Amino acid sequence: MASARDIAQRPERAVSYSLSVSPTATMHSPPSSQQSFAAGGLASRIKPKQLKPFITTDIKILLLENVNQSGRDLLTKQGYQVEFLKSSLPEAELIEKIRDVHVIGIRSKTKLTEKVLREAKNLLVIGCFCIGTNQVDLTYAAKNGIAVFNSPFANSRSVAELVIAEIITLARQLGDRSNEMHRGTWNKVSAKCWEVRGKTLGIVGYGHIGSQLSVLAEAMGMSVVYYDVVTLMAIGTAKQVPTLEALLQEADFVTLHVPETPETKNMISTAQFEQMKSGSYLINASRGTVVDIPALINAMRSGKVAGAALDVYPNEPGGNGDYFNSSLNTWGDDLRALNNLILTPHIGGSTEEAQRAIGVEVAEALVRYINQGITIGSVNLPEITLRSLTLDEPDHARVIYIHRNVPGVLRKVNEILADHNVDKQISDSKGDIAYLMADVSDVKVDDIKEISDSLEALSSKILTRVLY
Ligand SMILES: NC(=O)C1=CN([C@@H]2O[C@H](COP(=O)(O)OP(=O)(O)OC[C@H]3O[C@@H](n4cnc5c(N)ncnc54)[C@H](O)[C@@H]3O)[C@@H](O)[C@H]2O)C=CC1
Ligand SMILES: O=C(O)C(=O)COP(=O)(O)O
Repeated sequence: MASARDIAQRPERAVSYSLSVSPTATMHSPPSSQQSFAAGGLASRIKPKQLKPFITTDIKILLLENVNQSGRDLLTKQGYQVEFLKSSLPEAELIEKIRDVHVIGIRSKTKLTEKVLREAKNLLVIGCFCIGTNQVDLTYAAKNGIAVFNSPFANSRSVAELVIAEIITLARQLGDRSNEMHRGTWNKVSAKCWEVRGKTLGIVGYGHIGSQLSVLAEAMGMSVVYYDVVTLMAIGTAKQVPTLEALLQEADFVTLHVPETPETKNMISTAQFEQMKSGSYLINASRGTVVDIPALINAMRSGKVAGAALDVYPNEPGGNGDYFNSSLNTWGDDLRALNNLILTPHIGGSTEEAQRAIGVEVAEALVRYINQGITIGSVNLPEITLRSLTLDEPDHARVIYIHRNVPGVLRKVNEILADHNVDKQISDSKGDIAYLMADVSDVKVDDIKEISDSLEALSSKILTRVLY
């Protein structure tokens, strides 16, 4: 069976395949979520047409890492073939599986490197059912016309709440007391146990999670300082400080909410622990690479750091089981031996609310992209939308042309479209990649084939799709 990307790249197959169905035969009303993308008030009166360059049952989707049922249901309802796995896959198995699919849905564990993506010959789009997209080679994906979507803030609140819980848990040594009681030991102590009221929380990275946390921390009577590479509006009475060092010197609790980038790798290491207040606490629910763990172990052994909570690690297992051992991370035993250290298995965003919302948000973005070519919310392609074609427009086609951002392309594309009536057209670029969408009317199947062939022949081409 021809894949969508095959179809897109080899128009002769696309069109002969499309001939087996009438372009209008596949029309039906899309889910209500898509209607909001139709122009304003028109949406309520005019039924948008669902565009499909293929029979939806040909679309193959692989969902890894236990993507929420809400997302699975939405994709299945579209008629796509959805394969679901609870865990991530080792690289070799991933490569085997990814060859065959048009869409892959992942969370934070699946590494979609250039090596893996090179094998993904049919892949149109990647859905990251999480916030972070550091696990995907976004540049390689864009250069090959593969869109990437994520859910930028649906689990932010869950992370912020977890951090609040950890601040109090560390201040009161609750983890240790609970562990002792589980072992039958009654150890009633108040030494070095504190209220959080009046203490200073230092937030590194004042984005969605950091700023949400700021509000919650102030409600508990904490003072908030934050450090960010961008100058950002302070919420409440929080105060931005100019350097990481200034934050580390002032904060009783330091919490990290930066993305994984080359700049944030080992952002907290020996020098930073030295700058922290004696007896302060560290929380990391961002990415495992942000903290130099052997340096943390030393800082905790010396008493400089009185407690820490880690939700993320440089190496994390692909699924649940007895995998958090020293063969995964060499310092594992040293870490586990420390007191007042909370270790959680990357559960910051793992709540029913967050996962349900992420499932819907990312699945809807995938459906919009597959069926209509809309890239709103994409993290690696220009964000493009056009008001939907409607059921009143039988001989319309939507042309999508992803191309290298070089001079002269628009002139050539418009020459190709010149013999047809272009109802509306939009184009935008992001770095080296540009995305063009045009709705053309009065086109028959032969016209569509001709347009598609001509676009395919342009040297700037990355990917052509024609939806109708
Ligand atoms: N533990 C978990 O389950 C979860 C972890 N995360 C992690 O948390 C990270 C942050 O999430 P959001 O707040 O949604 O991201 P965001 O993008 O809204 O905020 C990140 C902030 O960090 C700042 N920043 C970037 N580089 C910096 C640097 N070198 N120094 C100082 N500030 C810097 C940015 O300017 C931005 O304000 C995500 O990238 C993800 O890796 C996100 C969700 C769940
Ligand atoms: O949203 C994120 O970036 C997270 O770190 C959460 O990842 P997860 O969906 O739990 O694999």
